[in-house]
Amino acid sequence: MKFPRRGLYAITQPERKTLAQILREVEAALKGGAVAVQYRDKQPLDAVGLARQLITLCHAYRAPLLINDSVELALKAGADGVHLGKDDGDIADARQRLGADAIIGVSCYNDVQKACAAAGHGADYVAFGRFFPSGSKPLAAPAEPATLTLAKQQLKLPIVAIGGILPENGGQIIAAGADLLAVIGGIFDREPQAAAQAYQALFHS
Ligand SMILES: Cc1ncc(COP(=O)(O)OP(=O)(O)O)c(N)n1
Ligand SMILES: Cc1ncsc1CCOP(=O)(O)O
Ligand SMILES: [Mg+2]
Repeated sequence: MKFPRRGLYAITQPERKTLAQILREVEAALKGGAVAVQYRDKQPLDAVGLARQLITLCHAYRAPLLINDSVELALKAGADGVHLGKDDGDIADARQRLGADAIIGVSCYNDVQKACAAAGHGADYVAFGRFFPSGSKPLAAPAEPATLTLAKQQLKLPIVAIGGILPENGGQIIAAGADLLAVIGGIFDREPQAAAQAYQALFHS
């Protein structure tokens, strides 16, 4: 499955939730229009089991399911791809292990040069952020909207923005150059279907 060119990219918030609750919330986000999902879980109990259920669910909505941090888990679960940050291994190794069709996303923080290098090494999307203070990752370093504008001028890949993005502030991030908004709290701290619809509306206004 290909990574979408535009739209809402939902990232799971599994902390203190049952499996059924996680699946219910992710399905609500998909119903609301999320076009891609990332399974991000820093304290997994049954990561392979949950990842496999998320894949089945996402595919029913024609959305790809990516795994955060772990090529190993992406392989075991049969996910559509992986998201790699600065501590999560290199693109060439992920590509070699996951294959030509896998989606590989790369965190570039506030660094367009890093994004150009990632594109050269075969990344399928690049991600910048955080753009606003994030309750989900309070220590994430700040990034500037101007970085999105520069990246948009220099790169053909989908540009993802992350960090504290809400329906109320997402419009300015799209206007700056983001193709996709990656979101945890703005979806899962709210009613996920209505929240996802509110983000989707930003892409059509
Ligand atoms: C779409 C997207 N963008 C950025 C990140 C952050 O990745 P990373 O810097 O590796 O931080 P953790 O998510 O692993 O805490 C992401 N996960 N997804
Ligand atoms: C994983 C990550 N990387 C930078 S900010 C962030 C968390 C995004 O979550 P939220 O949408 O709740 O701010
Ligand atoms: Mg990571």
